[in-house]
Amino acid sequence: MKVKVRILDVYSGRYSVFINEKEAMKAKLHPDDLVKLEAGKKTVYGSVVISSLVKEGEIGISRDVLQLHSFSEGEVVTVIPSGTPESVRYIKKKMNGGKLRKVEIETIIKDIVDRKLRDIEISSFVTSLEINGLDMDEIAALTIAMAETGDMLDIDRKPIMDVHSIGGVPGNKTNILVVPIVAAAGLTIPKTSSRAITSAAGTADVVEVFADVSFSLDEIKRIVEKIGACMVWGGALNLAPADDITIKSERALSIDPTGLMLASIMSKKYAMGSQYVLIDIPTGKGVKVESVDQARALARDFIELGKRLGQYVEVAITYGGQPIGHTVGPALEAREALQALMAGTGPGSLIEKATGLAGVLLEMGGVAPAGMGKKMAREILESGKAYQKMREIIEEQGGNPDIKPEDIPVGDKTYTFTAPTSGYITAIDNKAITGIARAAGAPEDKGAGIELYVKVGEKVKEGDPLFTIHAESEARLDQATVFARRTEPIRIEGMVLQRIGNI
Ligand SMILES: O=P(O)(O)OC[C@H]1O[C@H](OP(=O)(O)O)[C@H](O)[C@@H]1O
Ligand SMILES: Nc1ncnc2[nH]cnc12
Repeated sequence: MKVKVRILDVYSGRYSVFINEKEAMKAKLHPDDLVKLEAGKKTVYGSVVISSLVKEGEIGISRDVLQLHSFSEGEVVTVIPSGTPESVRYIKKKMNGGKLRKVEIETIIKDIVDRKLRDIEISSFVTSLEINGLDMDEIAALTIAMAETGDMLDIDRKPIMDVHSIGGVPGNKTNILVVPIVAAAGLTIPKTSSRAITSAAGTADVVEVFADVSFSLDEIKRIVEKIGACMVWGGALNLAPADDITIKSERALSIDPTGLMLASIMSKKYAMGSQYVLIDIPTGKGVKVESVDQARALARDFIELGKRLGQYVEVAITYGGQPIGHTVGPALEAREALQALMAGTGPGSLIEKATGLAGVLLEMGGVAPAGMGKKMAREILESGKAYQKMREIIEEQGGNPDIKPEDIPVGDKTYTFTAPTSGYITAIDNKAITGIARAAGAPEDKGAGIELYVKVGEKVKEGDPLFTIHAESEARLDQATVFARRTEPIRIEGMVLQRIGNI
């Protein structure tokens, strides 16, 4: 059928096209059917929404579609019902535990990028990877397919360094210190981050508190060629675009299947032209990798994948047994990171990890002698040079370089939990801390999160404050408080863990 385009001010987070009920009945189209729109050389896929927002003879195009394709009001398009894409068969093959061939992986990724696969099928693909995994041939094919379906960045500087955490540990604002330290030493580090996947704040969510994180490739090239660094959201770019589409399903399910994580991280690094990549694998209870043996196996996979892509990869296995620093949630973490950069010091868990990772990069990039990287990183941090570089990054990314930690607003609805008994802190439950911060509204509500007053091993007296929940609304605060009561995120020796009666 031929219809006229009507641009709709609708943003649904999906690739939707709106069709009037009568028109849909005539064309035998049903809600969520996949259709192909053809106009000249343009071919776009979308899922049907039946709506009275459009009249017969019209098709409504949402803002989601307009972000990637241009349509003008009144333009005539042909709407063709589209059958089940071939790639669905390959997804089922993976569901049944089969090994995917390179061409099958390429078809799945192309269909994801072309929006031929809808959220429901993409979630099934992600779930099948969580359950059945991928071997190294499949991971390499997935990585290259993800990179080659998008743009590539070509920065006129060498060497290009990069750092990426597999995430999972609450409060991981570490790379916000690592990037300016490394750039202050004269190395080039165009850092892309994802938003939160399983945590309450991804690095992109935190940086966005004091600067823009969405830029075009040309803008990134200009920023990086000028100051040697950036800290941007990978999803705003057309770099490995399938990545950010699959991340949506991962976030909804709070899972990060290992093979997809490897491909997702490394496809972005490949597309950014990074030559020396440091991967941080936080390891400990309640994070993505719980044991050092598992971390070593994952490290070998990252290194092998790097070799296949022509990149030199090193891996740092880091302590992830409890939150990093004292804050969790975008605005609270932004405050803590900025404070540490300004003061050149801060919580041990943050400073040790940041200078340790930066030190490895300084050695990999050849600006620090072997074994001296961490010392050099600490000197750069303490001298204020990292803070100066951070100011440049904030300014180039459209933020206020003079911003102070106390200028950053945090959620003003608060509730503080106190120690029910005296004793030593024996454990802090990462998953519970993340769950509370997410229940409080993080990462979408920037001011939501947790301020932690204690770390494992510290001694508390009955009634001492343990942590404060921050939220931007009373409803969210209540949700988070209920969640915190149920999960008891902080354990103190001698504490009664559960009381069970009347069984
Ligand atoms: O912790 P979760 O949300 O699972 O993983 C996502 C986080 O991990 C990575 O960290 P970085 O950008 O290397 O600092 C991602 O980019 C993102 O910030
Ligand atoms: N970009 C990314 N994609 C998938 N998993 C990740 N874990 C950390 N960063 C990630």
